[in-house]
Amino acid sequence: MTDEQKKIPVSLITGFLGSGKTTLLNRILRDVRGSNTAVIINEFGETGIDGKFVEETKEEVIEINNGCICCNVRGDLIRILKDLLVRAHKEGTQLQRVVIETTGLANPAPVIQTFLMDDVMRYWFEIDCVSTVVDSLHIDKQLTEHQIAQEQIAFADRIILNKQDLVSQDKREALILRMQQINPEAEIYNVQNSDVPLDKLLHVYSFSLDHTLRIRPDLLKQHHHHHHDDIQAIVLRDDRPMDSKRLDIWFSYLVQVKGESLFRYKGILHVAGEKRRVLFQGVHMLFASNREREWKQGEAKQTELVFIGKDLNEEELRAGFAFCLGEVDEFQSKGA
Ligand SMILES: Nc1nc2c(ncn2[C@@H]2O[C@H](COP(=O)(O)OP(=O)(O)OP(=O)(O)O)[C@@H](O)[C@H]2O)c(=O)[nH]1
Repeated sequence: MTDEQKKIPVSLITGFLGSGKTTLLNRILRDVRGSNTAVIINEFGETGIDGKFVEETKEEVIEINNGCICCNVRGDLIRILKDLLVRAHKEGTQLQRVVIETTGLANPAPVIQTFLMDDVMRYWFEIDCVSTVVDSLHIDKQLTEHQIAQEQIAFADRIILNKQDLVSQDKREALILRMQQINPEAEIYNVQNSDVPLDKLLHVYSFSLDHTLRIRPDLLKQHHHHHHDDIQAIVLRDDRPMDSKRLDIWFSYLVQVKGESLFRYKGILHVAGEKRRVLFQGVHMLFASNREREWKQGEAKQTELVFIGKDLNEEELRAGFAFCLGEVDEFQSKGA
């Protein structure tokens, strides 16, 4: 690297499950179009569903699945970034930016640590901004039940209080105070659909090591591990078409009866008689589905769903899936 060349800026997007990280990533991708940005998405479950929710882009999108970026896949992150550097060098191009979307259960500290402790990473990359997206409707419950939600806010230099449409003005004001209690230094944005002015997030170089070291004085000394509070991810897949009426019955049961324990669920559906892919996703009891693009020629039509939550009843989820495939006529289990 010559003196004139700047380090490659890294934008870290974090925030609890379903808060609006991918929505923000899509905004950034629309903005940086064609500027040689690499996007790294990390998913909790053994699935590539998140990548399917990212809008089609010419930028490079790399998925790190089946593990949490802050635990066992940190090595993958370093390897991917080194590969990107080598490739850009061979092609005579310059990587302009890296955007990393962590899983909703990741602690940002070890990801930050990766860029500070590995010599090659430190030489080539610089953290530009750590943005934490917050689901204004669910954050109180998340903060009470998950230490990780607290950590994500504490490490931010930008807190994006998203989903303002779902809360009252009083609640908005209370949330700002709550955020300031956890992290008095971050800038806070009240938005809907993660619509933050991007000049507040990109090229701002707001990441402060001093701030981070105040929260985690041992950040540069040791490797951190954390547990995911028994949160599990269950992935279901099948090539056969699903019955749309049965899907309606199953989903309304899941949302109304199981919504509390379902932190996040999403997927692509291959529905009988439907030319298009159907995307569905939800956070607890808020659920949405929409018909997306048509299946491409030669593309394998497949349903793939991921459910992330606590105390999930896998047997019952599998029975519901089998019900929609027409294998069984009942899916509800007694009890939990
Ligand atoms: N009502 C409302 N819904 C929103 C808003 N922003 C995002 N959503 C919806 O919230 C859901 C989750 O958004 P994502 O951007 O996928 O969230 P995420 O943080 O990437 O989720 P995971 O990483 O999968 O946990 C989607 O259905 C979005 O359409 C908002 O401001 N208001």
